Amino acid sequence: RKFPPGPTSLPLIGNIHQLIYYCWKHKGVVPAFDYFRQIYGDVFTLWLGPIPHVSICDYETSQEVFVKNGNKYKDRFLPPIFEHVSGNLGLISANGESWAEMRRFALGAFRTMGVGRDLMEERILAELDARCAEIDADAVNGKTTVHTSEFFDLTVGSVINSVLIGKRFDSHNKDEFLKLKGLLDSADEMFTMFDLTVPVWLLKKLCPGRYALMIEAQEEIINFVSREANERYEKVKSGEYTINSEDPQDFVEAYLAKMEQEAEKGITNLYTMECLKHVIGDLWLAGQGTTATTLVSGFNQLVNHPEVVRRCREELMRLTDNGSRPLNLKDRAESHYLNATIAEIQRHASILNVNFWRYNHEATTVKGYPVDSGSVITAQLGALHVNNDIFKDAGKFYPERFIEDPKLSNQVIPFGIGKRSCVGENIARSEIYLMIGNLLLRYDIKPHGAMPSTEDKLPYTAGKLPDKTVKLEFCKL
Ligand code: HEM
Repeated sequence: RKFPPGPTSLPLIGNIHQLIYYCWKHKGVVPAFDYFRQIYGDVFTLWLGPIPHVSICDYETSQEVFVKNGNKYKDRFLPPIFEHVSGNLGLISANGESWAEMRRFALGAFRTMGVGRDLMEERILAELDARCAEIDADAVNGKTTVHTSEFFDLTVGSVINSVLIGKRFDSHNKDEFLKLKGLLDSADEMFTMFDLTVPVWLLKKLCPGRYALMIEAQEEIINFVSREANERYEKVKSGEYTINSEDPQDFVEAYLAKMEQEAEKGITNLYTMECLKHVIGDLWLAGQGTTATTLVSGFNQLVNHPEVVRRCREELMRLTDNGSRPLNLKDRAESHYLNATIAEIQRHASILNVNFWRYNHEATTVKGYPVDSGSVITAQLGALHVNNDIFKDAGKFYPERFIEDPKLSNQVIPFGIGKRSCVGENIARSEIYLMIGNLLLRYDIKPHGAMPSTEDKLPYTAGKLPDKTVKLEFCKL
């Protein structure tokens, strides 16, 4: 009676058995959540063991809870396996003063570095030019077969790596990147809803192999990005490198400048090298796979819908004077059909099957239902994006829905909502817009072999995975 409705729970296990059953019956976590929504309404409760989990599956209620009352929901329920590695430092798996300060700093540093403006656009377009030059060099009769997942992993990985530590991936360091990426993908593929909650000691005891892989993947990435940061720090100390605090070249430089300023004021507890290691590790982890997955999923959709590509290209040609210049961020105001297509791509790609949970510290009311303290709550983005009451015929890939109702795109919230929403939203939006738009302007893109599937390959895990085996043929226009 102290929570929104949900299936009747059993002592100790709560609703775990029903969750497993409905995931199996409806073939995935998101369809199971959607089933519970249809039975119990847009806000429902599932008990996972002793903890009540409240899911919100509509935009208005998510806005009311996480934006209007945002300050109450700043604390993330930290998945034990992540907290074990982070030690409450960084951005994803941290709460409290250090998290708040690092979030403020990261958003400020991105602004200084030109995110959402020309400077970021230049970085992305330069990276895309370099990758397209490789495609063109490999062309036979104007056609190149591209493994899209590898292409977007590298392109997006290079952008984020250059924003963070000033280096892109080229033929010299590409193999190291692909090895790390392979490790991460294996960890992601096994990560389920239960790994988000199970205590580390239990995981270690019951599944030592699983535990080792998850830890190893996180640590390898953190060590990889922090190696460069440490080298820079040593150079600054020895006078070999001078920090430019007015115009930092990358995130590490901005951080080291701030660390110096704080130290001058005698404050040394927040900006430390240990903290930097976790902040850039999190930005890398959160920024690479998410954006690349969205792009892979997007191109799988586009080749399945040539009519959408035709309409996008018509618009792009008109805006860029028949492709005589690249598409840039200023064009967003006029590219209505491309914007609608990207909203539809992100709604379908909606990368998290299960969103991160936030603590509900005090008793409150959500959509008229009481929600007691001690529970966890989230905007269940995956389920929200397949809500047929909001998106008619939600399973269909239909960008026109956003042209017919321009306000509908506000209800697509792949980056989350409120105080813990995505820090990299502006970077990701710029990447997705510039990469999809400019690739469609440059190439006619067709499947190499069978038409790619647009189904989620891992519907029972915490994150989505599009078909990453796909190869596409890029023919220069
Ligand atoms: C299409 C690409 C992306 C999608 C769909 C995405 C989505 C998300 C979502 C759903 C969350 C969690 C929100 C919540 O807890 O309610 C999140 C958090 C986060 N994202 Fe992203 N993201 C993307 C790209 C990026 C990029 C490019 C970066 C970094 C440059 C980034 C950095 C982060 C960080 C650091 C957090 C944790 C924020 C915090 O807890 O304060 N993301 N993202």
